[in-house]
Amino acid sequence: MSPRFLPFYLECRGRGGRKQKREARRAPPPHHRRSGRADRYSSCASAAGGGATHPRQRSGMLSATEPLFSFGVIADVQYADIPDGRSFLGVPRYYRHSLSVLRRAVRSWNGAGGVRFCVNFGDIVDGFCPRDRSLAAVRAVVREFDAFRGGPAFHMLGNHCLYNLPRADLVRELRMPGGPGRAYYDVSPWPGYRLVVLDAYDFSAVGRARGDPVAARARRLLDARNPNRDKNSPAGLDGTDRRFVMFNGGVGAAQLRWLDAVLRRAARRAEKVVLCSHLPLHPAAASPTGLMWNYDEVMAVVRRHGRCVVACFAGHDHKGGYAVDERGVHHRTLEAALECPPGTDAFGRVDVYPDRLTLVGSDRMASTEMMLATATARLRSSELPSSA
Ligand SMILES: Nc1ccn([C@@H]2O[C@H](COP(=O)(O)OP(=O)(O)OC[C@H](O)CO)[C@@H](O)[C@H]2O)c(=O)n1
Repeated sequence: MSPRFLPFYLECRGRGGRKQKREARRAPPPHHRRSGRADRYSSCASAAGGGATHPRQRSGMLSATEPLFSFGVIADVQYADIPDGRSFLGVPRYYRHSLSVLRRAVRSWNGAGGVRFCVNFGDIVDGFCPRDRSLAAVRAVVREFDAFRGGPAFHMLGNHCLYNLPRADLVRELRMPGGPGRAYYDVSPWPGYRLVVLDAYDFSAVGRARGDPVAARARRLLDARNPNRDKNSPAGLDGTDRRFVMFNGGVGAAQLRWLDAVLRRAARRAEKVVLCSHLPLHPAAASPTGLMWNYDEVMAVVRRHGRCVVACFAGHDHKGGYAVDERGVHHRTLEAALECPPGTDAFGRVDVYPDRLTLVGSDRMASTEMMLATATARLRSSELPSSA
């Protein structure tokens, strides 16, 4: 990253701050395939709370054919009680139907058995929702999640959430466990596993008053990196520089330090970490206009802690994507619920096995088999220099 980019972050660079050469595979690899519906497995009532074994796990034995536990995923619901419309680029958006997609997702997770929590990847309400109805829209979405019986729902902020609602109100309404006003947090939803949720708009011009010092720094960054008068436009920007648009954001210095500490602790405990962010963290897993501003700084922190991070999931780039980076970390950008024409779906269930994560997608969400590096490779990797 150029030195003029984010002096704000320099204190967090440390080792691993050098620019990395990436050789990621472009989606979709052979095992990334469209599949049948998520609920094709035999249905089984889900026990509320975190029992010790997965209902599909025979007699509590760890088996490569039986998941340890599962979690539900859905992205970019962008609900609004308004007529259907289109994105800036003309892609149809079904603002009311997206709530039905969420309802079917919850029904599917409840019916699948073993789904212990679910993750909502942000953009909960659309920016076109009238401001005075945005809180009601968020509450309507939360009500749908409340029907999930398997365990907690973990939410994150997207740009659309912040167009109409104050961050502090969103953190409260979405019951984020990081404390008042803080939209990043980590939880261990299953022994040996950790879910880390990032706030991708911590450093951003979105959702902050013009006079806010963070917004002022973000605007200076956009002025430096995006010559367009309309800072939402990536016109004229090339490659990953296209990410420098106003509807994106980044992880701030304090959050980077927090992430470093969380991953250090997770690596020490030999936990497997799933990293969740509204904005994608790998250029091969998303369009460049959807990437987090400082995805490389976040991934430098990830690399510092060996292979404790096994997968990064994101939303935002509605068509979805998938790549595996040079360290074997899976990057899966999830297809948007908002873009499902009536009667179609985009949600998934991630089955967690000792050796892999299997995303079982509903029709518009592709299924993805993500093999984890072996324990030996994980150990070796933690000995690699952070820039390897
Ligand atoms: N070229 C563009 C693109 C967008 N805008 C305006 O920016 C705002 C956000 O755009 P939107 O497409 O609604 O953002 P999403 O978060 O739903 O999707 C992100 C992309 O899929 C990332 O790849 C909105 O006001 C647009 O009109 C723009 O002005 N110029």
